[in-house]
Amino acid sequence: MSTTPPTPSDPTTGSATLTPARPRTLGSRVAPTDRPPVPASAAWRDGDPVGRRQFADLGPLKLESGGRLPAVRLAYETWGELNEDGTNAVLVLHALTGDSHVTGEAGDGHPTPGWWSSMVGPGAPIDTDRWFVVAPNVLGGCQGSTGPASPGPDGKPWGSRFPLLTVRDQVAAEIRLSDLLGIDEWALVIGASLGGLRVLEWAASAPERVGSIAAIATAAQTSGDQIAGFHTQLAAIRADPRYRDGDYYDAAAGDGPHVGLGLARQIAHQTYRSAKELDQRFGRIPQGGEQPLEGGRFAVQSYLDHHGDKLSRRFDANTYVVLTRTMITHDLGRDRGGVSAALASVTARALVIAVDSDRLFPPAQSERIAAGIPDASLHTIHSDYGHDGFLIEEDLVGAYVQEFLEQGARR
Ligand SMILES: CC(=O)SCCNC(=O)CCNC(=O)[C@H](O)C(C)(C)COP(=O)(O)OP(=O)(O)OC[C@H]1O[C@@H](n2cnc3c(N)ncnc32)[C@H](O)[C@@H]1OP(=O)(O)O
Ligand SMILES: N[C@@H](CCO)C(=O)O
Repeated sequence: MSTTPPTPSDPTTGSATLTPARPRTLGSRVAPTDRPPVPASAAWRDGDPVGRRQFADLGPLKLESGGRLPAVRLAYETWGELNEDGTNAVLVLHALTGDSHVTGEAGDGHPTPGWWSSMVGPGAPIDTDRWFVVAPNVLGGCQGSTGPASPGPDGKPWGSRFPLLTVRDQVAAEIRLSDLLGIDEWALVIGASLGGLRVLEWAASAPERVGSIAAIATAAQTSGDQIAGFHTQLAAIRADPRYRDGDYYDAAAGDGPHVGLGLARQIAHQTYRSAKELDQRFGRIPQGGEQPLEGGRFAVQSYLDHHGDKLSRRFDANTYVVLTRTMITHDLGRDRGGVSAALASVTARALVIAVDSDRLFPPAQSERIAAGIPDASLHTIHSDYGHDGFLIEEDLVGAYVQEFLEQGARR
């Protein structure tokens, strides 16, 4: 175990301070947007904001719950070139509200930044001059993959009829995508949070197809505390009368369940950041000119309002529910003799990364993963940003990933 990154950007500590990753607007009021709240119709189903997604039609899929999806499609993006012997493929798996757009690098005239832009690209820790990188939108998602907003067998959106998915189903679809792309073995499968759940599931479901894994801020089995937090988020969405039990796609624009989804995001976002950060960054500062004693908000309230509102404009509530339920049911040990046996069966070389201030996926869960996988190394990053550290501390995460990839190449 180490707490010092191999190629630290901060050679003195290798740790983050509360210096913002990007300019903050602490204390400022957010300008109202002219975009309406998430439309009830599924705008997220169509179009391609970055103009470079590809789509794989993977046929029917039998689900772990006993259900069946008659037609599965995954949206995905790729960067770099697959080498002749197919040994340089890296699979990047996004978290709950991410998508296939990991990085803007593509040389395709669409330099839209992605959610892990400093991690993936030419010269980046996952160097696309060397590695062929594939990133699918998860099954159940709302960014081009089959999900509850997709047409069901009768051509109407699935809505409430969408079957229960598990992380295992999501990985089964990703295995099909690998078949289609002609990738027999991934040099690396990497992801954080919900992406990390799938990383572990990949290593247990298809060990012969995974050379190494990087599981970041994640767990082999979600805990009672996590299930409780996820439950309240689902309750917030379901309590929104505009959710209509999941059948809201025909409602007029602006009449979708944006209030419930925004509230779920607020509950979640508090778990994505540390108490220390929220206290030091916002403390008891009032928002702009608002007076809390006159019913106004503190800045931290405004901050959560903003994140809730922002997600509700870009994400589908049903997908949020479907994916959250996959986290609730996640158990690597199910039907495998328990978590310890499942972890012991992993043959991939494993890099496990925790964030020390993560209150959603606490470091103890990473320690359990690393202790259980035969060939694993654990690194705990010091960051005050909490769970979102995996997104914000790209230098620290990237240094470990780069070193891990180089070690593998030297073997
Ligand atoms: C793999 C994946 O997970 S992909 C999904 C990742 N993306 C997301 O989760 C989207 C939500 N965004 C985030 O969670 C974060 O922005 C991160 C993790 C991506 C980056 O974190 P940071 O750079 O620390 O951003 P931070 O948490 O400060 O949020 C910044 C936003 O809060 C707003 N904000 C800050 N203070 C306030 C305030 N007092 N009142 C209202 N809004 C505020 C900023 O204006 C900024 O708005 P913008 O994002 O619309 O430009
Ligand atoms: N901000 C991340 C946190 C969940 O891991 C997301 O929304 O996907």
